[in-house]
Amino acid sequence: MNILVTGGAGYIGSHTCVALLEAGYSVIVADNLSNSKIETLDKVRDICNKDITFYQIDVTDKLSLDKIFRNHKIGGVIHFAGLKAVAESVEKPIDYYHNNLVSTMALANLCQKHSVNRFIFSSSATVYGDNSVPFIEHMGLLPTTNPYGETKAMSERILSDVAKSNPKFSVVLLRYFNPVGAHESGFIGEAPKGSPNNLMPYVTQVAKGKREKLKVYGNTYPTNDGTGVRDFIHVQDLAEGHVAALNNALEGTHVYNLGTGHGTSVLELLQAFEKANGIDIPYEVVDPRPGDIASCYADVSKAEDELEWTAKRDITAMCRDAWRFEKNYLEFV
Ligand SMILES: NC(=O)c1ccc[n+]([C@@H]2O[C@H](COP(=O)([O-])OP(=O)(O)OC[C@H]3O[C@@H](n4cnc5c(N)ncnc54)[C@H](O)[C@@H]3O)[C@@H](O)[C@H]2O)c1
Ligand SMILES: O=c1ccn([C@@H]2O[C@H](COP(=O)(O)OP(=O)(O)O[C@H]3O[C@H](CO)[C@H](O)[C@H](O)[C@H]3O)[C@@H](O)[C@H]2O)c(=O)[nH]1
Repeated sequence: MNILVTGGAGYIGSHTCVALLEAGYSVIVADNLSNSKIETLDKVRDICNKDITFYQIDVTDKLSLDKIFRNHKIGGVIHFAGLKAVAESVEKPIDYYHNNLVSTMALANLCQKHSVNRFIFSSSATVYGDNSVPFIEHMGLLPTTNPYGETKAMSERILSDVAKSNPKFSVVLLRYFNPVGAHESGFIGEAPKGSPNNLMPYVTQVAKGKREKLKVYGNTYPTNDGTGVRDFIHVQDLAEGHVAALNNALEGTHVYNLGTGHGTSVLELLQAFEKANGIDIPYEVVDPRPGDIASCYADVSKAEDELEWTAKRDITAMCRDAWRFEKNYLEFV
């Protein structure tokens, strides 16, 4: 079965392409390469020793997208393509609403037109806002603090409404917690442009000597050591969650948390990284980052029960694999 993967050259998308190919699916990637490189797809081909069909298109461009649906019999869509930098979304809200919403609507519309009934969407734990932990799927969603988060909440509602209008349509909304790490081969991983916004790529760049030290954003949160707590999940586990979602997609809208169910603080992650890789990471504590919450981790029982999926890789594997990728395969700039 052909799966259309939008944003398949990106961080999570490329790992999901590997998981799909390994599970026997054929993969068609649509990506405009705005935040990724075409070479990543060659690495995916090398890891799996299988081919991928690639279209360099913008998924807000419905005409180009329609050609893909006409050229191939598509069995399902996994929609990763989107802009994801929280701070940038505050500066450029229109870009974020346009890119992330128009793409979702164009794809959903073409799915209806071409009778493609499986749609998996990359949502985020950010839709829970500052709820009490652990976050569980049936919680009422709280407003997010930025346009990026709003595009995720709005996309969830748009897709749920499409599923209500078409009883054959299956929508799976996957709420990711904090994806980190890289493929164990070291061939693909997270390669942010410019200074990383997220914790793990910043840590690996400090380890490499690209950055002087980590800034830890606040140590007075109501957590075990005062630093922020997150549910870090290995990107390969996350990728496998998409295959499980595809295999188990039922009609209607279904929401799942993809996390490990465990919270790890910023300092605990640093210590785990130092231990796993034998490298000291200098850091200083600075003011909290605006918009950050103290704790964010998942209740994962629904995904475990209904998708028969569970995250298998621990924090040591996440740190080891993230470093292997940074050390071996990224340019020193
Ligand atoms: N990484 C995270 O921490 C995280 C957490 C929660 C949700 N998500 C969501 O998961 C998805 C994938 O995230 P990622 O970390 O792999 O990001 P990424 O930037 O590495 O990948 C996104 C890919 O989409 C492409 N893209 C962006 N806009 C496009 C457009 N209009 N047309 C075609 N291609 C386009 C980019 O070139 C890139 O290859 C995003 O929707 C993101 O919001 C990510
Ligand atoms: O240089 C840094 C970067 C981060 N942090 C801290 O590390 C933790 C994790 O921060 P990230 O930026 O890695 O991740 P966030 O939890 O802030 O956000 C991520 O997960 C969210 C869902 O939980 C959204 O999906 C969002 O888009 C995605 O970037 C936070 O406590 C943050 O304050 C630092 O101390 N220093």
